[in-house]
Amino acid sequence: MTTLLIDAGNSRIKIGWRRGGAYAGPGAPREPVQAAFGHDELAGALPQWLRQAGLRPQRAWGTNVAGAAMEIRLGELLRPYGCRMSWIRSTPSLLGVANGYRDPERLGADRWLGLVGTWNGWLRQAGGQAPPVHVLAHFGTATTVDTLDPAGVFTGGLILPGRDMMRRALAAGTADLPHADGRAVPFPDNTDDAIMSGVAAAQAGAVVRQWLAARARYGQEPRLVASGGAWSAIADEVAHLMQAAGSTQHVQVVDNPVLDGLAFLAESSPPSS
Ligand SMILES: Nc1ncnc2c1ncn2[C@@H]1O[C@H](COP(=O)(O)OP(=O)(O)O)[C@@H](O)[C@H]1O
Ligand SMILES: CC(C)(COP(=O)(O)O)[C@@H](O)C(=O)NCCC(=O)O
Ligand SMILES: [K+]
Repeated sequence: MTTLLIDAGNSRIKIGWRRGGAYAGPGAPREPVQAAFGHDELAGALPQWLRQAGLRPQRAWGTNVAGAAMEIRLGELLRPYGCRMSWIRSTPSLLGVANGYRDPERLGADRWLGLVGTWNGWLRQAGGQAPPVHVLAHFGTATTVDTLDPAGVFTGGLILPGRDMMRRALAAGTADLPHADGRAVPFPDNTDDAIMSGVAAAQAGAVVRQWLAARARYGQEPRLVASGGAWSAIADEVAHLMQAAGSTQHVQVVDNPVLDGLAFLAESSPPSS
């Protein structure tokens, strides 16, 4: 039996899957690849991809932060397979993670399952070591930077416009700024580089701010985990700032912690549920 895992974000729908029985690979119990579809191409591209991949999903678990209509659309696209769908919302606790949000159900479900995936993925690979503090940065449509304490409690996080949204906002909100296509450099000497450097600095600065705050609060060097479609464009800037902040580690890049969280959830649920 094929179980689909769906991370419906504001730019793209990311899809992973697991097959029946135990998956013996490292980390999360899912196949280690994902597909990604833009909202506009979904209706044509998803059925085509399922056909080509030879997948006939009978079960699906998903998070959705792209509006209620997206759940209806995906439900209709998967109905021909007789696929039963569960949309996961944020809760006060799940698979060892506790939700410290004032109103736990208001936390974006993608952020929540990303924390669940990161925590359980770490436990599975840690071989009995004490858990570190995790700072989880997701670079999607929006950027989020969330902290998980050594007991698995989500203690809060940032939301800021993502890289492309920041760049678009400058073009839309001014008379003379273009939709920039420059490079992030230390001392930009032209408009396009000035914008891209400013945006990269804001993105990386948010990450390092949370990493420093978590280090001060817990007295240990947090493990920084990064994901999301816009990550590669910000990676160098984050690496530079982390080094300047005294970090001795490499950023841990994770393909999709949300799909990982959904995979752990599917694994832990009885087949009939
Ligand atoms: N092929 C692509 N299609 C769309 N966005 C892409 C692509 N490659 C990189 N990106 C970047 O990734 C961001 C979307 O990342 P993603 O993690 O899918 O976001 P979300 O979860 O919000 O849908 C876009 O804002 C863009 O900056
Ligand atoms: C912050 C988000 C917009 C991120 O979505 P994304 O950029 O991944 O599409 C999403 O998690 C969301 O709508 N959250 C609800 C509010 C909150 O988490 O507090
Ligand atoms: K997302």
